[in-house]
Amino acid sequence: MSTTAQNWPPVEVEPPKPHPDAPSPGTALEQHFHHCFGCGDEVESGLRLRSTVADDNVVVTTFAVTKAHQGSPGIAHGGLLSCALDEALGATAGRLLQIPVVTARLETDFRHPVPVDSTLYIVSRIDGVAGRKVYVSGEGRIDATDGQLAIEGRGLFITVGVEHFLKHGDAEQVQRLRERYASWNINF
Ligand SMILES: CCCCCCCC/C=C\CCCCCCCC(=O)SCCNC(=O)CCNC(=O)[C@H](O)C(C)(C)COP(=O)(O)OP(=O)(O)OC[C@H]1O[C@@H](n2cnc3c(N)ncnc32)[C@H](O)[C@@H]1OP(=O)(O)O
Repeated sequence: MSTTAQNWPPVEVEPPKPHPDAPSPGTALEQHFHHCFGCGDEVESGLRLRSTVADDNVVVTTFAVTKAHQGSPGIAHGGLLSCALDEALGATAGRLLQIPVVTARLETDFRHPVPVDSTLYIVSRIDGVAGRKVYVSGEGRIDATDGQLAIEGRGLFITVGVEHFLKHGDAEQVQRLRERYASWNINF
């Protein structure tokens, strides 16, 4: 079957330059926001994804799939798998480059069902950068990073400044959060 990834990245890109202070291999990434549906521990029904930096500027994100995530009996819902991919790819871009990013485009190929009680391992990498555009891809495998391939995806993430979150989000929460990212020295 032909894949949709033939023209990826779709524009000329430069290789990513991970930030000198980016977390080193072996580092477990903190939740980027405690109320995030993807990674936050304050969200009762959240996915509670966990990400760790691996060698070669790769990030491994795990999603423990439970009955709460079913779309059909015993099988994970595709939308939630895409959500996990969104978080995994976004975390890879944001944390390795140390820039705030938002998803502009996300594409998922579902290759194999993901059963309840399995853990999806999403391995993500930055494929290139073109100005504010960061192209990231990843693949999700069942129960191990070399397990059965279940999903593949690609995302376009756009670098934004704090004004994006202030304009569109909850300014009070943003002000609290920006203190945590003050060392990123973007335009905070
Ligand atoms: C104080 C707070 C700090 C927080 C820091 C946290 C750091 C933690 C680090 C990391 C963890 C991250 C984990 C996140 C995981 C979850 C991520 C999500 O789910 S994000 C929510 C969903 N996404 C949105 O809500 C975006 C909605 N869209 C927008 O707001 C705008 O459309 C935006 C910002 C994406 C672009 O708008 P424009 O006005 O700024 O820029 P324009 O010119 O339109 O686009 C820029 C370039 O991108 C292309 N572009 C934009 N959208 C595109 C698309 N859909 N397809 C293809 N190209 C697109 C355009 O053609 C343009 O390209 P050309 O520069 O001209 O070459």
